[in-house]
Amino acid sequence: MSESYLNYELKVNENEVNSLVADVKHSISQHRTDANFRKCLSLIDLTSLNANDPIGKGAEMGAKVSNFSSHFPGIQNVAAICVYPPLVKAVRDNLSDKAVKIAAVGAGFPSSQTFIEVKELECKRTVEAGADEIDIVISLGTFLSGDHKTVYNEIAAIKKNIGNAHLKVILETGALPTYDSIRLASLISMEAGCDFIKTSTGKMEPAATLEAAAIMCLSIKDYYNKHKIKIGFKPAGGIVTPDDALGYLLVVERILGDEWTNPELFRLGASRLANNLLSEITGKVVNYY
Ligand SMILES: O=C[C@H](O)COP(=O)(O)O
Repeated sequence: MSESYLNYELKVNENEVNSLVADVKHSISQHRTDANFRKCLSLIDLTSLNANDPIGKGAEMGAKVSNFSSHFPGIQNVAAICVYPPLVKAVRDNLSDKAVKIAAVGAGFPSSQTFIEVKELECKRTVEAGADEIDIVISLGTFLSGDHKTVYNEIAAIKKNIGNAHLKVILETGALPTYDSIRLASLISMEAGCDFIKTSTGKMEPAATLEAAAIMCLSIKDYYNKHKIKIGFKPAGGIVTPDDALGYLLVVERILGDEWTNPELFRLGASRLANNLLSEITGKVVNYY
């Protein structure tokens, strides 16, 4: 295992994080613009991760995303659809907008409590079914017990196993007890070769927070300064209102800059946000997604 992630400052400057978050919260109201709401919509991973989602839900999501531009001309569509693995094929079969990616959760989502062989097989099969991106959760119990090597090795093995598909690694920051542990999990995930780091599964409280976002973005910045490789950021879980979305947009803009605020490098994982943004943009109540 490469131990190169240890060559970073591992201690988080808590005052820096807390004051940045306080400042962002204070300034959200000044950024409630049509352009920002449209940008947030275009960054969404439109998500449905219910245990009772039928295959037909995947078909419905694919069709709705494909028909979006005829209902909302001039508005940029969401970035991706995110579902459980069995729905991927139905999304693929019904998605005609090729600019929209298909993401699926994998590797024993949301607990990650299964064997590495099972995780690898699930991710591989999901890519074969048509997924462009796989969202996995770190082995939380393993991480918290201090076995960072196994966490790193699992991420590296899964990345190797999914070919050209992008790998998003969920830290489940609500289960991580300190700012420093969020930073360490971020650095391990990036050093292991992931393409994005993601805050939360949406299945645990607390889900995404602006503090976790700031710590993760500062870690992405440090990783970039070291390797000149841009890793993406995806807050997810509990992002519901346009103001919630703006908070994350502002954190990314302030720490990583405008060059990160595009779908290649920034996503908002959300099951309930899209209609609220569409309502702001159109000025009427929208119940499309
Ligand atoms: O990965 C995305 C999350 O599961 C979405 O969480 P949410 O349902 O709270 O928006």
